[in-house]
Amino acid sequence: MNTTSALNAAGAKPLQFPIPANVYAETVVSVKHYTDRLFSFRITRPQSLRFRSGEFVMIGLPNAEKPIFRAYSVASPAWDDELEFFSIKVPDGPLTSELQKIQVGDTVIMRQKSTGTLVLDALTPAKRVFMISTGTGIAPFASLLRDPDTYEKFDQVILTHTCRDNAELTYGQELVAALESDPLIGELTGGRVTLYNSTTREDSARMGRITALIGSSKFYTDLGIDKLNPETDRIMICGSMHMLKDVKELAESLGFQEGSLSHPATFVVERAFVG
Ligand SMILES: Cc1cc2nc3c(=O)[nH]c(=O)nc-3n(C[C@H](O)[C@H](O)[C@H](O)COP(=O)(O)OP(=O)(O)OC[C@H]3O[C@@H](n4cnc5c(N)ncnc54)[C@H](O)[C@@H]3O)c2cc1C
Repeated sequence: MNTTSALNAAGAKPLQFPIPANVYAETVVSVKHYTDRLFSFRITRPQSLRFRSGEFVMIGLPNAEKPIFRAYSVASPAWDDELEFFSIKVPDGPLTSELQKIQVGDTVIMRQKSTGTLVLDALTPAKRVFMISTGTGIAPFASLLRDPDTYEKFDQVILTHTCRDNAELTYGQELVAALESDPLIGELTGGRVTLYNSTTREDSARMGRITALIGSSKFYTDLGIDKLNPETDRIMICGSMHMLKDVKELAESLGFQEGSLSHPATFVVERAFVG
């Protein structure tokens, strides 16, 4: 059985815990902190891991006999050699109170199965896809935005990201800004991706919940686009329960139908966290 070293609570003495069976042990390659609530990190990718862009995996730390695992959307695309994650820091969170301290060279453990509903195969093809996110709910879209299949299936991608503060929008802004210079998918994405940001607490150029912005039609006038229409559009939703409920109701009122792998349709939903 493999073992790995982890720091004890005081961060002093390395402790040895066995890596549970059927779990990948991967190495942290980079860590970037955005705010006191958000950070991203990349780890090595197990050679045998196969996943669809937009899916989530269960990750944990080798810091206990029975480690805690939590669901995490993979933020990198399915073709990437590494795995990227975009994470919350919950001060007393069983996982993230420790996960937020990881450094390059540390070990992150991961269950071997991926799953999730935010996958291209659960949608029928269309002209535009709207990816609606709040907070860390942007993570599965960070994966899909870098997947060539997204651009095979849709002509235009409109990503909305709403957070409390401006600084929390940085991850998504950097992601979209980097798309066009990406050597692998830059040519595909040129002029086809629109980012629409708003904040709910801090003053910014655009404030408000996405449902309010769509409901008042400000969303459409800001972007100069036609209204959501199930004939031409698909919707993918990931965020807080409150946001999911509101956007789902809005989508259904416009005639969109929830899709799945067995019955692809016109919208898909996944929560970004429980609670
Ligand atoms: C399908 C799915 C995918 C997920 N993907 C991600 C992801 O990509 N990135 C990520 O950071 N988390 C993600 N989560 C949440 C994640 O599983 C954990 O809840 C989170 O890492 C906190 O773990 P914890 O043990 O520290 O605290 P927990 O005990 O899990 O959570 C404590 C409380 O913190 C709040 N909280 C938890 N996660 C978040 C969050 N992401 N944003 C805002 N508030 C939160 C909730 O109020 C929760 O009750 C996902 C959850 C699900 C169900």
